[in-house]
Amino acid sequence: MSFLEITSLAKSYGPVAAVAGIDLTVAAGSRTAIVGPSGCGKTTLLRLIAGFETPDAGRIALAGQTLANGGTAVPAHLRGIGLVAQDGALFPHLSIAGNIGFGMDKHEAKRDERIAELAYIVGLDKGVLKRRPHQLSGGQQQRVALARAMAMKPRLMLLDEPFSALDTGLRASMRKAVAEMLESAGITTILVTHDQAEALSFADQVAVMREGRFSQIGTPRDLYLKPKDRMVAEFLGDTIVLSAKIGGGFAETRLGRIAVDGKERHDLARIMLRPEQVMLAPASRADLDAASKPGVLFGEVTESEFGGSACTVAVKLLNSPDPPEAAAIGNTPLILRKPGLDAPSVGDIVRISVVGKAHVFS
Ligand SMILES: Nc1ncnc2c1ncn2[C@@H]1O[C@H](COP(=O)(O)OP(=O)(O)OP(=O)(O)O)[C@@H](O)[C@H]1O
Repeated sequence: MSFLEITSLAKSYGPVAAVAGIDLTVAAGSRTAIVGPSGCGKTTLLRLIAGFETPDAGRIALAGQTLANGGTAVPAHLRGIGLVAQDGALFPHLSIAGNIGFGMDKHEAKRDERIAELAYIVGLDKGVLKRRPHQLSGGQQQRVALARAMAMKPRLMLLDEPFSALDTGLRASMRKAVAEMLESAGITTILVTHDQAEALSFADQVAVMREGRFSQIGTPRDLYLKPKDRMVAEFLGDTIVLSAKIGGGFAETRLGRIAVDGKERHDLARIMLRPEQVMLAPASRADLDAASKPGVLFGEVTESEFGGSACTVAVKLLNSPDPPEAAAIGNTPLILRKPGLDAPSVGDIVRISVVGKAHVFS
């Protein structure tokens, strides 16, 4: 039996089906990330699990206890579930210490010490404990909300974009610290995020949501390398999608012959590569003119946009792959993201090669 079991869950607001039939199982102590475009129903799903909304249909069970079944539901405060909302939702009239300690027993020994410890874990300076929420930045308020939820020692922690107001460096370190803290406390967690890198690095299980339903659920690696369709693929990172003729474990494409992950297929299909699978090596026009070996592919850089750690590079193919008829399958430039320091410049000639296998969309 899974720790959290959600079956056929549905919730509409008038004509809007915010959650339109969700099935989800979550193992005890694990971390699940839910990603999807704005308005696809992520927050509504968390609010249904937390008990702030009642489902129209479906069932939610936690550790064997039914929390909601159709219209009947256990009240939110009896569920033992922590929800950190997008805006933090702090109590404005309480100090920061009062907010963090809100759910703690007033007479608990070492209460102040515990509040200070939680503040430290989420990276808040002791000096802010006496302040009121409006005297803190958005990012600091999110951290207070996180500490407050941790203080209640929930059975299940629901995090709705808890790092969104933090800047990049702090965001990564907070994510790591929170993941460690939740893991050492053995708290099962569901994180909602817009950030695909955050989802892939934080979670054991990732669910991609679209229009109230899950398009695909799986391990971060499986979803990244074997997405079910183009939408899932593009949501989880940059993609290169190519038309291909599949047969015998290979795809004939305009980048030449590439090994694929579905051996048994023999048809026309679309395949996907991640940009890091396409390697560019410096070359010259002389190399291109001298190239007689089949399968050696050259390109010219037509755009190179500097973006700090990663640059976006557009490459136009200069010669035909092997077999040459595959060249007819599309001629738009390849768009790749390359490390900033050694990204090629406009006009550079490059030799193109593909590493690893391509994924064939089903
Ligand atoms: N209380 C409500 N009343 C009416 N419609 C609502 C309500 N809450 C959500 N919705 C609608 O339900 C849909 C799903 O909203 P939800 O907030 O769950 O999406 P989301 O994926 O969390 O979006 P975002 O990433 O922008 O926060 C949206 O169309 C939204 O407008």
